[in-house]
Order: sequence, then structure tokens, then C-alpha cells
Amino acid sequence: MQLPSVLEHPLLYQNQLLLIIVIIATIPLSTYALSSFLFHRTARINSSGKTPPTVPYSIPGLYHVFALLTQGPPKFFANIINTYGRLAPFVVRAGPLSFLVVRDANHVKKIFQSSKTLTPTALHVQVFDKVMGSPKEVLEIYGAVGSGRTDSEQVDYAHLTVPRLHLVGTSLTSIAEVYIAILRRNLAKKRFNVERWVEIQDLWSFFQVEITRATMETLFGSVILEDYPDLVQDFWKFDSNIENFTRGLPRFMIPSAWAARDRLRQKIKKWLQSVHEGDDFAKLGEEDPSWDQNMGSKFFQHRDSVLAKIAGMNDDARASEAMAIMQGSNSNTMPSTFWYIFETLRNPDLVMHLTSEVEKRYDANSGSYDFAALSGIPILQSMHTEIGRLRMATGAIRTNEGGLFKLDENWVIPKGTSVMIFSHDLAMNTELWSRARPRTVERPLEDFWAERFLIPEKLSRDQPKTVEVSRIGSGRFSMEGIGALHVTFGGGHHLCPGRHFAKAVQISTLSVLLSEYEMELCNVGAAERQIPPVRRAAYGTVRPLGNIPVRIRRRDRGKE
Ligand code: HEM
Repeated sequence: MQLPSVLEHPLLYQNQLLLIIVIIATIPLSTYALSSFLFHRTARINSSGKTPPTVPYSIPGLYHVFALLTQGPPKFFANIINTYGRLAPFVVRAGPLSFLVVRDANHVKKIFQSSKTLTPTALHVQVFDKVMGSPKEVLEIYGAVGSGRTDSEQVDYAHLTVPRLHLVGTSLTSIAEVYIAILRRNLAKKRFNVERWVEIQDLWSFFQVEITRATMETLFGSVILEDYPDLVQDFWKFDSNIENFTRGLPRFMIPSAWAARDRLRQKIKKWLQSVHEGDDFAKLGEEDPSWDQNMGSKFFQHRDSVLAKIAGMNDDARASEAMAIMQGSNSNTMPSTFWYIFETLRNPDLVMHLTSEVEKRYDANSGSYDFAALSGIPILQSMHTEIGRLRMATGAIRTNEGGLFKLDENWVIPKGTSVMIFSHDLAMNTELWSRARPRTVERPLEDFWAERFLIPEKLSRDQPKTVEVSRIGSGRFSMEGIGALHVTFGGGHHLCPGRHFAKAVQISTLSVLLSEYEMELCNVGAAERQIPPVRRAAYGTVRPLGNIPVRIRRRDRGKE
């Protein structure tokens, strides 16, 4: 009988198996220990030309994929910042993809200023591909922005220059007047009357319909809403699934979101084919009106006509583009306007002060508001900025398309790394704000403070002292020295071109509600308990935890 060789001895075999199991089981622990050691060493060592360290992980090759998937990116990034924030900049990895988180104002400034090397191009391709469902053949046009290719430069012109032409100054005033007229007409149809308070169960849902409907009609005209009454509903269904589309979830996993997106694209395409035929439809002369009920605002006519002239931008691609601007113009504007009104209603002094400020800019004879004057009121500007700081959480992404990028004396960013800048993270950093302008932290950054961005005017000795009647502070609005800490609208070359329009929607909505209606939170304490805690998500819509009931009635102007 032949004896088994030593290697085949059953006991040894069992031990080998055990050894393999032990090795496999200890891989995550040892990987975590090693990556943690390397992370802290690189973060703390004082040397130049360092590549930012990767946040500790347990699974080699996959790095943070599992945590990103289970927690979702907004919570994952918030948790990572809460844990390792002091050691930024650091890298988060999802397999081969690297994301650098920066938290320093000087880094942010440098990144935004380096728009040729650090670009959002890769992000834009992803968005048009995965979220907007653009045809594959146009993706290369988006991918070549910045390369000098003619069609790509035209796209860049449509995305950035066109809104900057139409959504500022006197053009913005005209378009804001259109918004005000539409909002007033829509609210009038609700027949709120002077005698009786009407309760609205949930202010968020109410605004989701009313503000979006008015914004859509202002930018895209009346006909699209008449032909497609479910536009607003489908839009929010689509918008609330953007994270799912970005992750590439297939149709069978989110069927109703896919169906809403299909409907949006089909209906928009049909509408464009009927009202924006050919490529010479836009009426852009000085004498032409800023808004047309069929074709939409001059801004949108101009934008779509630039795209229509690009070979390869077929009707499907243009419909996806229109969806992108619907998303850009509504997704954050409605929530920011909700918080603008909510924070006002919470504070009776603010309601009183702002009502009187708005009244001064309302002409009872013509029944119209002086929008230009309203938008210059410092407290309204400060509130807009404070809402953007506290109640918005946006992210700006840039990918390094050049070689090693020198971030400062210590750090370099490797090619291909995507840099993440989170507005809310910077917005809540007391140390940075107090260094930049101590006055801004006289009240905790966790609280809403309408006057945070006002600089009180010093009275000269010969100036007569007026009696202060309002309990709301006054002063000059200023962002001097703190711009890099307030990046809700991104920055640099790609700074949001629609930000003035968003402010116009906030100010116009507030003006109409304060001067033509009385609106009150039904229960202030209960409403305040619905404010979500800060720092739980690095980015994403900040929405109340539950319903916010309000009551409303028409203001009795005659009596006043
Ligand atoms: C409160 C409302 C809004 C917020 C918080 C917001 C925020 C942002 C942010 C963070 C970016 C990225 C900027 C960057 O990468 O540096 C952006 C880009 C953009 N936004 Fe806005 N936005 C708002 C309203 C609007 C409105 C009303 C419009 C249009 C009417 C608009 C149109 C755009 C466009 C077209 C871009 C892309 C610019 C590019 O091509 O790089 N946004 N916005």
C-alpha cells in the first residue's frame, strides 16, 4: 500500500484551507490598518509635491465602492468629511475613479480659476448621457468643449454666454415681470379671498406646483403647458430620480422614472418641432418681446436656435438640451424659494419689515412692482445669499485634464482625478468664516440670519440720527473677501449663469405673497421642527422633514 504524500495528508489539507480562510478574512483588516497608516502619514507629513492620500478603506481595488453604494454618495461624503475633514484634501476611490475632496478656500479659488485644466467636461458628458438620455452620437460634441472644435464651442456658447446675455440687467427685469404676471394670474385663479383664511396642507408641494409652473411658463411659454398639462408632474418625477439615472439604474428598476423621462423628451421634441421649426425661428431683435407664448423667452429661443444650427444636434438632442435647462432652472430654484419664504414667515419682524419695503416699490396706480428697485434691496440680497449658504447643498465637480496640477506648495492633483467642492461644507466652516469676516459668525452658522451679509453703515457725525423703527438691521450688502466660502452657484468660468434668475424668482414670489396676500405658518413651533439637521448630506435637495401647513388669505388693500 502506498502512503499518501505529505502534501496530501488530510490534516495538512484542512490546515491549508484554514490558512486561506484566515488570510482572506484578515485582508480587509490589514488593508484598513495599512491604508489608515498611509493616510495619516501622508496627510501629516510636511513635504512638497504630495499626492493627496486616500481615505482608509478595507477592500483593495474596490476601495470605497461598497460604502458609496450602501450609504449613497451624499451621505457617504458627509460622513467622510465629518470623520476626516481636518485632514483634507483627501481622495475617495470607486474602483479606478478618484475623487478629491477639497475644503480650503484658497484651494477652491485656485481650482475655479484654472478652468482650462480643471474642467466640468467629463461631468457634462455623463449628465447628457446618463441623465438627459441624449443620443450617443452627440456626446463627442460635449466631450470636445474647450478643444477649439467649432460645434463644441457653439454648445459652450449656448450653455454659458446665452444665459449671461438674457438673464441679467434690463433683460432680467423684463423676464422677472413676466414671471410676476404669470404667478399673480395663477394665484388669482385660486380665488383666495379677503374674509376667509384657507389652509394649505403642505407649502413645499404647493410651491412645487405653483413656482415650477410659473417658471416653466416664463422660460418656455404657455403653449407647452397647455399641450402637456402633466409637464410639472413629470418633471419632478424625473428630477427626483436624477441620482438613480446617474448611477445607471436600468428601466426595470425605476420604470415610472424612465416613463416620465420618455414622456418629457417626446412631448418637448414635438413642441420644439412645431414652434422652433428650422434654425431661424428666434426673434432676437431689440424691438422683439422678451417672451412669446409659443416659442418661450428670448433666452430660450436664442439658446435653442444656437443648438439648432449645429450639425448633428438633431431633435432628440435638442429635446434633451431643453430638459437640461428645465432641470437647471427648476431643480434648485423652487427649493431655494421655498426656504426664502419659509424663513420670512418664521419671523414676524421680518414679515413686517419686508412687507413695508415691498410696498414702497409697488405702484398702486399701475398695479405693478419696480423689480429693479426690489432686487437692489440689501436685506433681500443678503437673504438670498443666506438661503444659498444654509439651505442649499450643491456640488461643483472639475476633472484634471492636464498633467500634475499644483494645488499649493504641498499638494499636487494627478491627471484624471475629479475634484469635488461641496458648498454646504464650506458654508458651515466657522473657522474659515470668522477668519474671512468675523461679523458673519456673530450668530452661529447653523442658524438662519437674514442680515448675515450686511455691513452696517457708519453714521457720519453730521448725519441726523433717525429713529430705528424696524428690528431688522440695515446696511450695505457685500460679499467682499468671502466669495470662496459661498460656492452654492459654483465658480470661475462655469459659475451658474442662471443665478440672477433664481434670485429674481425668490424676490418676485416673496413680493407677490407679502403685498397681495397674508400668509402664516399654522404652527411655527411644529414647522421649525421640520427643518432638517445640517451636515447629514454633502449635497442634494434640502427639504423639510414633513409637511409645512400654512394659511393664506387675500390682503384687503382697500381697507389699508
Ligand atoms: C438656486 C438656484 C440655482 C442653484 C443653486 C444653481 C447651482 C448651480 C451650480 C452649482 C452649477 C455648477 C457651477 C460650476 O460647476 O461651477 C450650475 C450650473 C448651471 N446652472 Fe445653475 N443653479 C441655480 C439656478 C439656475 C437657473 C435658474 C438656471 C437657468 C435659468 C441655471 C442654469 C445653469 C446652467 C446652464 C449651468 C451649467 C453651466 C455650464 O455649462 O457650466 N441655474 N448651477
